[in-house]
Amino acid sequence: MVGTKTVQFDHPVLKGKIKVPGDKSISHRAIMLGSIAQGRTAVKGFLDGEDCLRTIDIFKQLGVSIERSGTDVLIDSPGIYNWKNPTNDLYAGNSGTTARLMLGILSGSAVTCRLTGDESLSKRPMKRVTVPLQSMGASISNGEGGEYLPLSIAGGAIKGIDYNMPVASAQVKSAILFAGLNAEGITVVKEKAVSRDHTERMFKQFGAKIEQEGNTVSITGGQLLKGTNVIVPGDISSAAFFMVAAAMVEGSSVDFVDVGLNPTRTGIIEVLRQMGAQVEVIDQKGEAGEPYGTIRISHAPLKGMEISGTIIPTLIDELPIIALLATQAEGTTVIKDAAELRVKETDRIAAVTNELTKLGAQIEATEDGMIIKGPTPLSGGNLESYGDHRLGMMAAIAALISESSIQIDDASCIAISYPNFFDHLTKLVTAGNEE
Ligand SMILES: O=C(O)C1=C[C@@H](OP(=O)(O)O)[C@@H](O)[C@H](O)C1
Ligand SMILES: C=C(OP(=O)(O)O)C(=O)O
Repeated sequence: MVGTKTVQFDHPVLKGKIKVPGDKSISHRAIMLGSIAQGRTAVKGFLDGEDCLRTIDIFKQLGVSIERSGTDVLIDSPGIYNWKNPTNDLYAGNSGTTARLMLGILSGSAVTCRLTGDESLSKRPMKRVTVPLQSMGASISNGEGGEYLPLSIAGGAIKGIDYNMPVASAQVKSAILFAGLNAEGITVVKEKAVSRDHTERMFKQFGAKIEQEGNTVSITGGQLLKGTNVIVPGDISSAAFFMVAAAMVEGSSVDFVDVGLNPTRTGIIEVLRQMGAQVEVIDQKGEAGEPYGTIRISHAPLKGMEISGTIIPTLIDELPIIALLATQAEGTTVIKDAAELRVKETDRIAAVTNELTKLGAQIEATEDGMIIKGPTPLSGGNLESYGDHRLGMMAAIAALISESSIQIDDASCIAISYPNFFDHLTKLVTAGNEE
């Protein structure tokens, strides 16, 4: 039985500055590329969240030496073609990024193995990656068409592909690019809308040649990578919870230090601006690899808006917390083109609608999004996390504006992406009380 966490505040205000933990997407990729490359890779600012720890465990089983000391990681790899066959299943836990990117990586390796996941991950669609990978010649099967984990992979010779992606997904794009790196010939991937480009940027950091033009990315196979140093900026998807809190709670103003500002991830900042919150970019650096900097978000009256189209992939993981924000905005917020939310750790359209409805929000689920009318006062009550870290954090942030306490059924899942979330929440509220 998982414990219930009660979150309660008395007229809170959020003040001060925080450095949120390392970016989850970039942390996964640093371990993956450091393990594919030959030699030593040093990672700083690694996210020690559960999902990224699963990625480390997997490469250790493949014979890569990985030493972690807090957020510093040292990888010494013999290179992808010298990995060994694991003796046990490779377990991706709750992490969709681990599972899908590993399918691409393993396809072009010389390893034979089986990839498994937890109950939630075992229900998430894998055909979006197994279909293009199989057409590159990859041997991936489970006897049931390759839709779900567990999946068996026999790595070997694969060939390049020219692929038009049916869904906007950085995981699909990255799985194909990772396979393309070790395939014969050229691999071309075309996206409908540009999704996060961390894989492309980090390939370049490891010395690979990769071309990006508009929505098309191409890579020539057979390139050997060499270990390098990687600095992981703060995760804007984690910062988003406190950005929304600062925007919603009267009197609040918070500085987010060294947070990732890659334009394929900053949809949340655009939405906060358009809804009326005060957004100031204090400094910006690191353009070559991953841009990052300090952003100040302060409260101001909020208004509803439509969020749809090409901005969606740039804020896909922020939509649960944006839905909470919309309950406090004047007018209607319409979220569309976000059907992908239905195949995350849980069906986030159904889950967000159920939980915010329990608090008295005026929210309606649509096939590909949500319609929210505001502003509405929110009561307290018992909320479910569905084992989904983003739902758990949304529930905790709701407690900042709810009339009474909120009980979260299972808040431990928050450690998937933000292990010290409650410490940071307490820190910002305490700084607000002291002013
Ligand atoms: O590539 C990545 O690191 C991610 C891509 C997104 O998933 P999709 O590719 O399924 O959109 C996102 O939701 C996930 O949290 C991380
Ligand atoms: C969807 C997410 O991650 P993943 O797909 O890696 O499980 C997330 O972190 O919100």
